[in-house]
Amino acid sequence: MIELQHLTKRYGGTLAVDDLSFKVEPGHVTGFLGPNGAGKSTTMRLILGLDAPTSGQALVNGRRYTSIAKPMHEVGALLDAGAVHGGRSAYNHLLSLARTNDIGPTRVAEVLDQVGLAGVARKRVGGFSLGMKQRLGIASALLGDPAVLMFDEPVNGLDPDGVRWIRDLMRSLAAEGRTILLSSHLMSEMALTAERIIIVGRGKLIAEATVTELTAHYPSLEDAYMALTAGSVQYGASR
Ligand SMILES: Nc1ncnc2c1ncn2[C@@H]1O[C@H](COP(=O)(O)OP(=O)(O)OP(=O)(O)O)[C@@H](O)[C@H]1O
Repeated sequence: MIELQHLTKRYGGTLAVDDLSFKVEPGHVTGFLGPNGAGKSTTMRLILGLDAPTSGQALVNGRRYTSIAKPMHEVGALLDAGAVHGGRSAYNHLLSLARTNDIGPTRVAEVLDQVGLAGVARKRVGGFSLGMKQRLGIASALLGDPAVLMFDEPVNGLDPDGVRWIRDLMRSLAAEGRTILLSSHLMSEMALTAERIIIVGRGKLIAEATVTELTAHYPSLEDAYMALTAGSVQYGASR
């Protein structure tokens, strides 16, 4: 489970995350939606301890990320698929991550197989397409077999086959009882993948509801999103 308690992050004059409180429960996919600059990536970075909150806190299974002894075994994340060393093979990239987390090479082979990269495991990551890098990022997130997983726009760059694969993977990981927080701008895809939705705008919580609840009041998830975020779309403005 992920729990945010009055989480706030200010960068100079920009309030990227503004007093955000919500829980992400296990057992279903929770979609994390919001216009560009709404604070989704910053929230995920704060949950992962990659940045420190200005105030409030983010807890993973009741603890701050920085106090978890073996973080890869509790929470996995794909934030930026491009953030890999291009000169390494997919296998070596994962193996080096595994070694620093007491994970054996058998698990590396398993996750490569799970994400469909077993056939290119020895190829340099620098030659990978964006979709292949997304798959590698997902493999990294899965490496420690964590109960909590976060994915920031994992569908980016994937072909239709890959999009469906992500949908099935997210749903099966949730069905195993894991906590899944998934951000995406593709509303039709989100409607097929997620059961619960959290919408943020300008760093604040706008809505927290099930897809069923949202689509009972609006013709589609996209319509619900458009109506709820009208007024929250802004590009680079200080606030
Ligand atoms: N390191 C940083 N320094 C300064 N400002 C930042 C930093 N990181 C994020 N911001 C600002 O915080 C706000 C929230 O950005 P964030 O990337 O979290 O939004 P997002 O919802 O993930 O957007 P997108 O959908 O475009 O990925 C933006 O105004 C952004 O410019």
